[in-house]
Amino acid sequence: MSQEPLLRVEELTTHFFTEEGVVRAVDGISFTVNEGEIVGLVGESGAGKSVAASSLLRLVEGPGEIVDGEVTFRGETLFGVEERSDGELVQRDEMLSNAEMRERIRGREIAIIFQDPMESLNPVFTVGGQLREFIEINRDLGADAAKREAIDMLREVGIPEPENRYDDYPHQFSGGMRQRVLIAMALSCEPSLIIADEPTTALDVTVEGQILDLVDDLQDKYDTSFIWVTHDMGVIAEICDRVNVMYLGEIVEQADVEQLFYDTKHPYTCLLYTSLSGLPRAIRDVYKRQHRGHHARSDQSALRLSVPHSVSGRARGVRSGASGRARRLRAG
Ligand SMILES: Nc1ncnc2c1ncn2[C@@H]1O[C@H](COP(=O)(O)OP(=O)(O)OP(=O)(O)O)[C@@H](O)[C@H]1O
Repeated sequence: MSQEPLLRVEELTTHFFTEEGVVRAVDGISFTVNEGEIVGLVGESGAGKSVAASSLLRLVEGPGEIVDGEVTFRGETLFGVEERSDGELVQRDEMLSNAEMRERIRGREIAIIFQDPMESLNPVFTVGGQLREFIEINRDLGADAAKREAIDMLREVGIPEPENRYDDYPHQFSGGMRQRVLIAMALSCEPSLIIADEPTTALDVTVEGQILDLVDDLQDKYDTSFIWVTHDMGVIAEICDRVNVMYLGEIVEQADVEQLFYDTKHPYTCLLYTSLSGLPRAIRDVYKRQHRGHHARSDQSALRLSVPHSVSGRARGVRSGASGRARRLRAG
C-alpha cells in the first residue's frame, strides 16, 4: 500500500522578472515530505532555498512570480497550473483561494519560521502577549485560555519561568530564546508541517545545538514534519531524515541523509563539504565527544562546514531569457 506524502512538490518554478532579465530563482524542483519526516533543503547562499520555501505557501512577492509547477498538501492543491489548448498556462480551478490559504493553511496547517526572529516578533509588544494573540486568532480560544496555552508553550520550548517571562519584550530575550518563542508560536496550532528557513544560522554553535536538540525532541513528541532550510551540512546531518541539495535554482541531488554522506553522487554536494576533510582530526574528535549521546548520528554531527566561496558568486548571477517552462503565468 503506497502512502501519499504529506506534501508533494512537482516542477515548482519561481522566477523574478527584473529589468536586467529573468532570475530563475527556483527552476523546476520536485520533492516530497512524508508525515513525521524532517526533510532538508541545503545549498549555498543564492541557491533558491528561501524562494522555494516561500513559494510553497504562495508568499512570493513581485517581481517574483510562481510560474509553473504543482504543490499539493494532504491532496489539496496549494498551487497548480495547466496548459490551455492555445498553449497558455493558467492556474487550476481546484487551487485554493488566497482566503483559504490565509485562513486554513498558513500558520494552522503549515507554519514557517524565519532566520531573524525580530522580523516575526513586534518589538513594542510583549512576547507573551504576541503569542497569546496568535493562539487566540488561530485556535479560536478566549483570552484567558490562550494565555494559559501561551505559557504552556513557552515552558514546552524551554523558556525558564515562563509565567515571569510572559510580560517581557523581545529585546529582553536572547537570540536563542527568541527563536524558541518562534518555535512555540509555530507549534501552538499543532501544524502538520513547519518550514524552518535557516532559523539557527544567526546563533552561535552551542545555542544552535540546543535548538536542534529541542526540535528533535518536539518532533518526536508532536510528530510534526519539517522542511529544514540551511546552508550547513552539519545541521542537515544532525536532524534531517532526507535531503535535497539545491544549486542555481535546481535540486541536483536527493537522498537519505546516511546515503548522502556516505555515497555522494553530485560534484556540487561534494563541494559543499570538501572543507570537512581538512579539519584536523583532533578537532573532529573533540566535536564528536561533545555530541556523543545527544544524537544517534553523532559521527555525522562532526561534519560542520563552510561553503566554498568560489561557487557563491556564480549562484547570484542573473540568467536572462525565459526557458520553455518559464513562460509567464497568465494573470488572474
Ligand atoms: N526580490 C528579488 N528580486 C530579484 N531577485 C531575487 C529576489 N529575491 C531573491 N532573488 C534571487 O533569487 C535567487 C534565490 O534567492 P534565495 O533567497 O532563495 O537564495 P537562498 O538559497 O535562500 O540564499 P540565502 O541563504 O542567502 O537566503 C537569488 O539569485 C536571488 O538573488
